[in-house]
Amino acid sequence: MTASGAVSAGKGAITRLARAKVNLSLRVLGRREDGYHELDGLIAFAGVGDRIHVAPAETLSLELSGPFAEALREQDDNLVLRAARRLAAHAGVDAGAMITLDKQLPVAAGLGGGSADAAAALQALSALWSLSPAADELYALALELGADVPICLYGQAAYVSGIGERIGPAPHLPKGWLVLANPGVELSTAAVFRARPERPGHPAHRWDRAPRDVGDLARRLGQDANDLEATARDLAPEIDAVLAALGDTGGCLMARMSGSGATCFGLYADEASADAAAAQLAAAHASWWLRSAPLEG
Ligand SMILES: C[C@](O)(CO)[C@H](O)COP(=O)(O)OP(=O)(O)OC[C@H]1O[C@@H](n2ccc(N)nc2=O)[C@H](O)[C@@H]1O
Ligand SMILES: Nc1ncnc2c1ncn2[C@@H]1O[C@H](COP(=O)(O)OP(=O)(O)OP(=O)(O)O)[C@@H](O)[C@H]1O
Repeated sequence: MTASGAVSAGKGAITRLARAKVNLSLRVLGRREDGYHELDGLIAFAGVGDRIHVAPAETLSLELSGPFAEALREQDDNLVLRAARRLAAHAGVDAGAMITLDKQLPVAAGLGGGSADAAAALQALSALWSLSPAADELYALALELGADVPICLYGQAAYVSGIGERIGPAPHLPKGWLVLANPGVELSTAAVFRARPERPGHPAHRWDRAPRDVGDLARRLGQDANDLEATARDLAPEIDAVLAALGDTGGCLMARMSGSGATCFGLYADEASADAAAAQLAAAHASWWLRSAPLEG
């Protein structure tokens, strides 16, 4: 598997892993005239995600499977189909594809699942249809589909600014493990931004040297925050319990909400601590979605 999540290709079919993005920090600097917000922060990925499979076909179709397929009611609106149609129109091709989406990530959860799916679909279909869009063309298509789609296309840890479209290199991240925890509450990104009192914020810290280990990473992330967390906690008080429970697990170096929530992450030094934490949380909170996964740059 490559860093950006390509898994396999065989007989013309392609499968890609659409990994969860994790906002290690997220600052909101202000609101633009068009209603979008200027953001700044560090994004990384977790080694867990949805799976997109594309195979040759006469027409375009999408089949959903997996634990969160039911949460995606409006099939025609699915970001995967929107990405496919947009790419075909841009390239001027009338090609079809049988797409299957194994929806493993919770929906409207702050993990950018839809954005990751859209980015993976752009990449997989470009290969299936033998298109070679220039990087800047693919980036522009991605941005039309959502503010987080370009970073999912990039697929590596990065500082992200603007409305999410400006991607800058991040220092090398140390090895570490995440526990992702979602209390089963969908939170609309637009609703969180709407409810947040407007106040000017300041950018995330930039580091001149890479963190020397995951403990150092956690300490440095402690200088920043997720500026959407307080509002999301007001809208979904379950987030308080998730953050408290993560913080109480053995070996948790820090706990924070990702994106507009409600998923939170705990950071751990090794796989054994993260697995033990996820098991402890699962025993106490049967209804939560929980995953232990490597932190990936
Ligand atoms: C907040 C983040 O999760 C941080 O990674 C993302 O920027 C959200 O990215 P996304 O889900 O791809 O966002 P979009 O689908 O483009 O926008 C959903 C809604 O969120 C709000 N939105 C989104 C991004 C942004 N920079 N400012 C905003 O105000 C807007 O109301 C927009 O209508
Ligand atoms: N393939 C898809 N996967 C998830 N959501 C999708 C998809 N296609 C369309 N959507 C719609 O997009 C909305 C946002 O879903 P998503 O799971 O990407 O949110 P999120 O994890 O909060 O993302 P972000 O962190 O970027 O705000 C949902 O309301 C959902 O109905």
